[in-house]
Amino acid sequence: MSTHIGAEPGDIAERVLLPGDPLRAKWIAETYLKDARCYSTVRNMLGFTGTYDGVEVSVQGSGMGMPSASIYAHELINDYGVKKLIRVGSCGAIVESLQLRDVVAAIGSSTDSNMNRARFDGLIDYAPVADFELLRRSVDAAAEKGISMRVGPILAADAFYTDRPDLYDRLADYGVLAVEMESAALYTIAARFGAQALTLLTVSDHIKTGERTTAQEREQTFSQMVEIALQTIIA
Ligand SMILES: O=P(O)(O)O[C@H]1O[C@H](CO)[C@@H](O)[C@H]1O
Ligand SMILES: O=c1cc[nH]c(=O)[nH]1
Repeated sequence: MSTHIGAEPGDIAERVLLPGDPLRAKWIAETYLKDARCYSTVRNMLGFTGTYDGVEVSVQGSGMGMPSASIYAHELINDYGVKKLIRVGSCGAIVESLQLRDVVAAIGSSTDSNMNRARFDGLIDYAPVADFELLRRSVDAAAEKGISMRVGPILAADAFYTDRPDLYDRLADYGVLAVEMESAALYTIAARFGAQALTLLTVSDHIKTGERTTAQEREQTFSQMVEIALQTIIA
């Protein structure tokens, strides 16, 4: 096993969906994968492998925040040979034009995290971006399924709770659609180690209107996003 994933080499597919919530991983595996088996329960950060439309796919919880997600992305790519990673997460909308439950594909990810600043000695503002091929396929998959999906930039924030909501408004002025907590690290690590990565999100709460979904809904009902992600990752 790797340091944080209790799987043997070969237990994990080259194509992995990455929800932050390990119970969303369980729901995805039980709902969408054939012959799903759990390969890791380390720290209750559940991981499953099965098949979707005849193609082997894994789904691995990645936790909340960039330090946690970075560990899983790093080990999946470097210890298990994972080639394609699609995060299937929740996000807070920061623009009025998004509604609760809308699906967003993150073309690029601004961040307030210090992780990339440290990576480049504070000298470069590295721009973490989605893999173009996965992004294009996700757009095709959404269109084939008749699901409306917004493509645009997002913010990957270190903190869920902020004292500076004014900065969300400023980002919205620059076209940023929503905030979550992992995409910048996922895109950076995938680029660093030659894997393909994409972040798909469902709007779980609206920062402008205060509307929000329940924990049960965030765990078990974001099916449109998951179906786009599965169709994209097997393509
Ligand atoms: O629903 P997940 O995938 O965990 O994503 C979002 O939800 C968590 C915060 O509630 C953060 O991890 C954020 O990125
Ligand atoms: O990171 C997140 C996820 C959902 N909603 C938020 O406001 N932030």
